[in-house]
Amino acid sequence: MATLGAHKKHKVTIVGSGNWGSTIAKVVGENTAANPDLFEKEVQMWVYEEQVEGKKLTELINEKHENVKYLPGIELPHHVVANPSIEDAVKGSTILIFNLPHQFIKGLCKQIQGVILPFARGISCIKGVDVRESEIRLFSEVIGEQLGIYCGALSGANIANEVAQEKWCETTIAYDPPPVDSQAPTPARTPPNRSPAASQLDLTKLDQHKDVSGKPSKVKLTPLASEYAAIDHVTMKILFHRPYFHVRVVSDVAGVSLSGALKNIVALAAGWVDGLGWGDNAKAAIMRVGLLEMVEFGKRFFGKTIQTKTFTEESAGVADLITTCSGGRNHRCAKMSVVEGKSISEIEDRELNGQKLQGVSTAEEVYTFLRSQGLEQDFPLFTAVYKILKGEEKYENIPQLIEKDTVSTDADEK
Ligand SMILES: NC(=O)c1ccc[n+]([C@@H]2O[C@H](COP(=O)([O-])OP(=O)(O)OC[C@H]3O[C@@H](n4cnc5c(N)ncnc54)[C@H](O)[C@@H]3O)[C@@H](O)[C@H]2O)c1
Ligand SMILES: O=P(O)(O)OC[C@H](O)CO
Repeated sequence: MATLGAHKKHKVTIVGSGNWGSTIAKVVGENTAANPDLFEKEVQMWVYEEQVEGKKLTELINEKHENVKYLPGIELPHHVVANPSIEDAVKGSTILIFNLPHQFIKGLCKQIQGVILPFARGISCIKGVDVRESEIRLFSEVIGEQLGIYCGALSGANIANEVAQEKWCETTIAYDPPPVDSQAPTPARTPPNRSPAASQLDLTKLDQHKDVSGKPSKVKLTPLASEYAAIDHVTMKILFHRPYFHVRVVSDVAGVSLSGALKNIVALAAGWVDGLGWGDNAKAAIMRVGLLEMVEFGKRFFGKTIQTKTFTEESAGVADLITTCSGGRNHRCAKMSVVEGKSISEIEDRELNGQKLQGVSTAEEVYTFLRSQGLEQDFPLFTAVYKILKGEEKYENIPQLIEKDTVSTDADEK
């Protein structure tokens, strides 16, 4: 393996190759090529193998440098290599980027337990939550626990096709690993769009080492781990930031992960009111109530570490809510289901060519969790979405279902 001074280069693997997985492979592949001192140029992309037009999808991607099924019309960097073997794709990688529909992640992690480098770091681009009745976990936590590694999260107002076409947008990376006990010096690196002086300042500011529960902790690196430069906020920014994909790095992993998951529930309701032809004011009302429920859900169940400002100030929060309720797949399929009088799953099968909606399963999972806590009534929009999906309520009744109180009191306003 090639080295930078005393440091080996980081090897990057993308676990997943759908619409967003392939887009992130493009983004990351461009950056590994642009930063040869820090990263190996080749990026492995694990692909769930399937036949497309009589050929293996991996062969098509490697021949055409295009994911013809999930991201057609976009050229991928030629050093992004599609690999049908998950074990082979992750071998020796120091940075693992998880990017697949949330229902598949646990099975995948099982397959690579003990195969990955023990000191690898993960980033979850997955928008969803893992619910087992009364227990709810972020996918960054699921991945971290199953694989015994630290995992952060990336989420934002990022409709994949727009990012792939290099239309400018922002994203948020949440990354807050425990401190690393390493004697090895980290080579000076300048994050994109920053002067070296600014990067020094930011490094000091961002270098707060707490685990997800907020407790400071220390991790002892194996000798092998110390051969690599630290994977910190700057490394993350260099790996993901592009002129058309602007990255902000924060430490609120729960806020970033949760907002990405919960906005998909709100998008279904926004699609329904659009399908009913109720106009922009109605959709704005859905988004207002949705945002409040997202923040409340975060504070109630992930309160220790979550920051309200992640929902209101970051791309992962309000910006993603807005874009999803305008141009996302959940919104589009929900709207079509009203217009055509068909179920969302029928529309999904017909319209998405194998891509997967996340809002329907997330609505069911979140409702299951809320019911286990006896708190359905505190989240009327999330509950209404679930009941409408189950046929227990009608979308025409959304205004009544989400109306909590009509008169705000002085106490409410304080
Ligand atoms: N597409 C977007 O615009 C977008 C943007 C931001 C975030 N996201 C999030 O990114 C995550 C991944 O979404 P996506 O758009 O890349 O996927 P997608 O909707 O395109 O899903 C299809 C993917 O699932 C894979 N798949 C199908 N069956 C499988 C199985 N049994 N096991 C494993 N994989 C299987 C397919 O090979 C394909 O890669 C989701 O959580 C999504 O919410 C999507
Ligand atoms: O197409 P959706 O509804 O899965 O949303 C896509 C992205 O999450 C938008 O940021």
